[in-house]
Amino acid sequence: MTPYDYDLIVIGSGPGGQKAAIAGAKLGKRVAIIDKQEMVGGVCANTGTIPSKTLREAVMFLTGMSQRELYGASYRVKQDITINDLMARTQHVIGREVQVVRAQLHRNGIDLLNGFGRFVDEHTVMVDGAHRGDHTTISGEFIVIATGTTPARPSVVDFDEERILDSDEVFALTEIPSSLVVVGAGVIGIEYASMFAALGTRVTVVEQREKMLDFCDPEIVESLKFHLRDQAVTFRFGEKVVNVEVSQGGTITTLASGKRIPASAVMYSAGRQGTTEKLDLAAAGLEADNRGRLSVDEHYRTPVEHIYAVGDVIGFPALAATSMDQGRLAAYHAFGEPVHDLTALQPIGIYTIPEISYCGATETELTSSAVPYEVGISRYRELARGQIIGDAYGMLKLLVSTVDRKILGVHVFGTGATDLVHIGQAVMGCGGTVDYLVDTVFNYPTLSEAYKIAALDATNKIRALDRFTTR
Ligand SMILES: Cc1cc2nc3c(=O)[nH]c(=O)nc-3n(C[C@H](O)[C@H](O)[C@H](O)COP(=O)(O)OP(=O)(O)OC[C@H]3O[C@@H](n4cnc5c(N)ncnc54)[C@H](O)[C@@H]3O)c2cc1C
Ligand SMILES: NC(=O)c1ccc[n+]([C@@H]2O[C@H](COP(=O)([O-])OP(=O)(O)OC[C@H]3O[C@@H](n4cnc5c(N)ncnc54)[C@H](O)[C@@H]3O)[C@@H](O)[C@H]2O)c1
Repeated sequence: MTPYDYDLIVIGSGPGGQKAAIAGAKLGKRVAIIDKQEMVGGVCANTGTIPSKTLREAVMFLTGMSQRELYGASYRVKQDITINDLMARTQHVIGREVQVVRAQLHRNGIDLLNGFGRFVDEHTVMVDGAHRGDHTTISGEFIVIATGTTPARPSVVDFDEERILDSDEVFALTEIPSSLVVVGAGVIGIEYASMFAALGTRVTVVEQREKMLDFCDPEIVESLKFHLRDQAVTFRFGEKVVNVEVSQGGTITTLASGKRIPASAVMYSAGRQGTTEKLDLAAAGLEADNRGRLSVDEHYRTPVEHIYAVGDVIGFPALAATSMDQGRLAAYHAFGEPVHDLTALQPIGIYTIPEISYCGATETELTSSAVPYEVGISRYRELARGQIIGDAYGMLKLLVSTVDRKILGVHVFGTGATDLVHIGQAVMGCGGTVDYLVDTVFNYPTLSEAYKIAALDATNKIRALDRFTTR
């Protein structure tokens, strides 16, 4: 027994916090997890990943988007889609997800304390409940901070949750805006821009950088921009929003260049800030950087060694996918359980319409580090499954080493991209070569067959190169 109330206290119940708590409980430890009643499941379940992906699914289904290649441009499942149609599905899925989280915590014997945690000292956390004067103080041998992020809001802008929103407030919309300015072309901005464009909203995206999603394959980003422009999205790159006013009919967004954009609503998706401001970090001997983020070592330990931090609060890559594993690894490390580091091959999935996913290197990275490679491409329109589902634009691209024929990167655009990428990830993770994909029989007709076609394309190009060089 230790002198502490708990072996592990976790602050925040998003993906990172949940997995840290469950990993601790599986090791037989006494664990408490703290979050506000209405936020159990974190940003992920309540305002971020799950609601946005469910909204996307509702948009795809009700607009009939994915069926128009087959039934014509005017095909719709429902003519007048309302915000209630979209929100009904979203609320249902959020409710179910939160139940799953609660049940998992409960059956693992984890105490869920409803309230807001803050440090009293480096082993003690005060939980402020929903009501005034409702406080509990608990102590823990180890503490995991998994408090995530909140949208960054410029102080000069008057957010009113109605016409000027941040990306967490999309679900408070009372109607689908006829026009929308999206400030910031990061992942959140572009995902929502593509959903509203599919609903028929005239979207203008303003981004201060010259490019968007510059960590992705440039060819795929070009394809996405082409699709979005086709859905009446206007891009303003290299432009900065300096002011937003509410006018009688809606909003006016003013750019540094002097342009003024009228729209029914404005959504800010211009980055996020670590939720550490009210944690009283100083009482635990910790401090955050200017974006509210905490620094950690390779074991997710903060400079105060029994306090760990995981998930979005430690910054990049800030994904639900990676946060979960960070939480698990932090708890295992705290209790001396052997762990394997996360593999360097982390997938990226962007749920735009159409979706994007990749794993491994990009062409830009290989070129700048002078790694010779060949590209193999498969287009969905040449796959039987692509024809059957009516996806005429999808593509899968393999980057193959011309030295040892290993797969160096896989980039997918179109239906099922975020699932398909994992075949490439597995082959790369096992050190596989392009020949494995050439010699593998895939189910037919499937989208997975794209791997074989792309692998054949790459090997044909490599053979052509060999022919020229050996003659
Ligand atoms: C719109 C949107 C879409 C996204 N889509 C994807 C996606 O498709 N795929 C993907 O992998 N990732 C996606 N993400 C990112 C993903 O949601 C985050 O990476 C993930 O939620 C981070 O998990 P976390 O453990 O850091 O905690 P979070 O989910 O950020 O939750 C933190 C929790 O801590 C609580 N908290 C904060 N301070 C305290 C305190 N002092 N006391 C008690 N509790 C506190 C909060 O109430 C919150 O519940 C998306 C994010 C957004 C915003
Ligand atoms: N599918 C996914 O995996 C997924 C989906 C959504 C979010 N996320 C995660 O959430 C995190 C936050 O995403 P985000 O999109 O908010 O942040 P971000 O920081 O990636 O993007 C914000 C963008 O806004 C621009 N910007 C800032 N101020 C501006 C201004 N005044 N005018 C014009 N442009 C401006 C910035 O240049 C930047 O490109 C990401 O790190 C991402 O990992 C992941």
